[in-house]
Amino acid sequence: MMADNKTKLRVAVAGLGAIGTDVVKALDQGIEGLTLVAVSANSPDKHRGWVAELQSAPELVTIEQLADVADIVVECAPSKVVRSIVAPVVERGKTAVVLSVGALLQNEDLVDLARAHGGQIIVPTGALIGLDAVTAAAIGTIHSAKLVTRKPVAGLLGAPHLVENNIKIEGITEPLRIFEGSARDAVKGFPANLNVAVALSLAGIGPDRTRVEIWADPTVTRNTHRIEVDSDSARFSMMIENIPSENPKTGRITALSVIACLRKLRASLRIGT
Ligand SMILES: NC(=O)C1=CN([C@@H]2O[C@H](COP(=O)(O)OP(=O)(O)OC[C@H]3O[C@@H](n4cnc5c(N)ncnc54)[C@H](O)[C@@H]3O)[C@@H](O)[C@H]2O)C=CC1
Ligand SMILES: O=C([O-])CC(=O)C(=O)O
Repeated sequence: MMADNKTKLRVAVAGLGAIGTDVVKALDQGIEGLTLVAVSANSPDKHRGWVAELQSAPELVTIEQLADVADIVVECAPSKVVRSIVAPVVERGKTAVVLSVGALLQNEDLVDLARAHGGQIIVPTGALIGLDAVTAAAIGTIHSAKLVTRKPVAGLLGAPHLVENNIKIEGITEPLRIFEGSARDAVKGFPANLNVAVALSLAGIGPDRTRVEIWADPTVTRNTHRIEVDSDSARFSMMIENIPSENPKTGRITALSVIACLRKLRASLRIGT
């Protein structure tokens, strides 16, 4: 990172939706060692008012400009723009925090780019649970890793897998398994829903060996993720039941996970892997 311990790292946020807005507000309220310098939005005029009232008065710039003005860029945007946000950051040896993790599978060279230039890509635990244990187990041998996701119908509508296979979930009265396969295929079919599957796979045994089940479940109101891991050090299963944010596809805890991740960057006491 560019700054030394006494200098604040400059942070920018790309995308002012459910996650980005909360992250911007938290940065504005103050996170140890960090300062908010810029934000980027698809419709800047919609955000000019409240952004101008922030204490830190960040600049509103395009996603391509973020890497020039910040040391850390937090991507909270749709997966299709991840490359445009992350490539210039890591090419400058800076840090990108990536939420649209699924996009990393279509852009695997971004990690190579970061390696070549001394940059870093950070994937927070986000909507999931237990990536501390998965990364630890992966130092040894993980035999199997599985994710079972259940979402209310509203959190899944419009997913390409449903549209392409003509799977109708509106009006179902019982849980319906709508996908079973690898994490790689899960995120192709559900790009706005299954970032967590890719995060689990990158922490553990990769997108082809990580198994995923997705259920449309009219009996739940929360986005529910259960991970099951068997390894030579431990066997564990963990479940998280996320209250949806104003974006029904996204759990409220996701923004909090990003804020916790940013706090860890310069905190005097750091808990967890
Ligand atoms: N890793 C994880 O655990 C999770 C990841 N996500 C992912 O995080 C991303 C953000 O999620 P949300 O905030 O819920 O989405 P959202 O749809 O509420 O917000 C995305 C924002 O990005 C803006 N945007 C679009 N194109 C842009 C551009 N070219 N420049 C600047 N801004 C642009 C949109 O206008 C929108 O305001 C999504 O890709 C989502 O799938 C969501 C939940 C959990
Ligand atoms: O449950 C959530 O908050 C969203 C989600 O699964 C994802 O994007 O991976």
